[in-house]
Amino acid sequence: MPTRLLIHGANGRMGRAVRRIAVTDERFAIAGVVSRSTPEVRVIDGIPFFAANELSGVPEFDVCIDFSLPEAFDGILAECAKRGAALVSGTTGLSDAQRATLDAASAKIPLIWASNFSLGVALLHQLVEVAATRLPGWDCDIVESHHVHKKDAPSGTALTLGEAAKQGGADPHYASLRAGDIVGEHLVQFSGQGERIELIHRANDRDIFARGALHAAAWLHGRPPGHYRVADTLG
Ligand SMILES: NC(=O)C1=CN([C@@H]2O[C@H](COP(=O)(O)OP(=O)(O)OC[C@H]3O[C@@H](n4cnc5c(N)ncnc54)[C@H](OP(=O)(O)O)[C@@H]3O)[C@@H](O)[C@H]2O)C=CC1
Ligand SMILES: O=C(O)C1=N[C@H](C(=O)O)C[C@H](O)C1
Repeated sequence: MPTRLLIHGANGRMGRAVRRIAVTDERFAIAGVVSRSTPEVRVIDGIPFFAANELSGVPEFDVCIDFSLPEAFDGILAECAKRGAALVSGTTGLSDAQRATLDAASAKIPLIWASNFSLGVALLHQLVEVAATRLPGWDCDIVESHHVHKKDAPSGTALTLGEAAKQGGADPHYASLRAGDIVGEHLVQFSGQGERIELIHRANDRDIFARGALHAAAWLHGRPPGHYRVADTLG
């Protein structure tokens, strides 16, 4: 049986990418999609559309993929917890209180929250921690560049890379650029006396995040409650 999927934030840049890929992926059947606003036609290509205030009317689903905004996050987390459905969320800019609620929900449902679902950034975390560990006393700066529509800064990925740097003993500083249609770039720079290391990831296409989230959703379906990480899904 395919995994019944709910897509939350479905009309956004990421939501549209997830929808486009999921409709041709045999692992999934799209149970419905949710956005802040809905189109006049409520069923498109057999997929029912719901507004954010209609969550209780959404059909049964196994896993929700959420790429929305912090103000939409509490509602979808509560709905998943109420129904015992799994949650894959890539929404960034969450508050500490929201992160704590997410942790608490993992006692009831399986969930994965990640600031970045790309394979390359999963590896970059490890490289950053190694560099920070091996380069004590070097300056660590994280520069992130994104499209002009991005609301949160520093990006979720920059903050997560910063956590990896802190694990290695560095004290990272952050800078953010918002320009044009940049999908997402993260530079982690270690500067010593007379030398510098630059670790950089460039996302050219949002599909890398969408595919990563769909992989996480397929992996998460049927797991016991818990707060899993992207690394767990990679074997
Ligand atoms: N973890 C990862 O790998 C990645 C994470 N992201 C993150 O994903 C999030 C979404 O990014 P992006 O798609 O570019 O953003 P968009 O602004 O394009 O999309 C946001 C979506 O959220 C919906 N939304 C807004 N408010 C509500 C609400 N109150 N209830 C329900 N839905 C709501 C919007 O609906 P409507 O269209 O009706 O306004 C829209 O569909 C951001 O936090 C971004 O940082 C982005 C890329 C990769
Ligand atoms: O908003 C975006 O676009 C992105 N957001 C994520 C973040 O905040 O790190 C991931 C990616 O860089 C794209």
